[in-house]
Amino acid sequence: MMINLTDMKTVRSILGRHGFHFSKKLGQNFLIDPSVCPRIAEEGNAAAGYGVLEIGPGIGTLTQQLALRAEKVTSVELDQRLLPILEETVGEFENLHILHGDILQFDVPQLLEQEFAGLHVAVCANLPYYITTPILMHLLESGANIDSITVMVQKEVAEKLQAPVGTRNSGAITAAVNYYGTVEMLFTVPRDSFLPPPNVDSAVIRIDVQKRYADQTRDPQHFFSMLKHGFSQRRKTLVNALSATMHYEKPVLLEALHAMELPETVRMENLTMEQLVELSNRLSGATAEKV
Ligand SMILES: C[S@@+](CC[C@H](N)C(=O)[O-])C[C@H]1O[C@@H](n2cnc3c(N)ncnc32)[C@H](O)[C@@H]1O
Repeated sequence: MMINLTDMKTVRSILGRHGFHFSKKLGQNFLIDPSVCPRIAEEGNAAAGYGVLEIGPGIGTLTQQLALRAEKVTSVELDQRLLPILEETVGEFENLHILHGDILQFDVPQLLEQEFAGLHVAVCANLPYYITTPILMHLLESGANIDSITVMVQKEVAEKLQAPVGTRNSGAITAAVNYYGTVEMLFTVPRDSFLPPPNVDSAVIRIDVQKRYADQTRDPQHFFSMLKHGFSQRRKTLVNALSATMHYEKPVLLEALHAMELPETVRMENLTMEQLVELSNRLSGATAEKV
């Protein structure tokens, strides 16, 4: 019989028997709300024909719900102390493979090929918040064939990710993620859904991966470099920010803005996705980048 990992008494007893103490450093806040994990699994494409990559299974609460629905689940956990606990809580699932390691050190396309050949692939996770952006970029930049990424993140990060590019709330990460897909905020999750409760609110988002701007971008490396530099000085005008950080001559930048019928005072955060791609195409074609 499946262990009820949303029952506080059961969870405390398992953790106590293994002498487990939560690591704040590893972002360990485990889900104990029975309604949340089934919802993530369902919204996250955990279904027949799908291989699901889970990042950070913890004690296996979401893992159970994924393994009940998906063809195969592979979960990567960094904290070695959780491996014997996972053996006890989810060891019975024959379609589950637990790997020990840091997700950022894995070659994602190779991992997916090895684990999920012939299956559609989805990523589902309650992410460790201290590395939300590196994990999302690691998955997306890898070019791996992933249909969707459904993850719990800090609520502020979810709001930033789903803000339309070109509005005040958006940032470099918004544009970077939109480059690869569309972002939808699915639902919010209160602090008391976790053990221990984090000191921030959370939300589940889904990124449907489409690589929609990849074909239109002349030099993706330039595009991402421009995002990084332009948004690092977002209070400055785009001309001042990019001349200071990427060492473009101001007339080159002004010429691009005039050609795009944009005001000289425009800031990076004012540009839409299409305008960011066009600007990068014009600059990467017009002149050599020195940084
Ligand atoms: C927020 S907890 C989620 C646990 C579980 N999925 C749940 O929802 O209850 C994040 C998990 O990610 C693990 N973790 C932290 N950094 C990691 C990394 N770089 N690679 C893989 N797992 C990591 C932590 O040890 C922890 O188990």
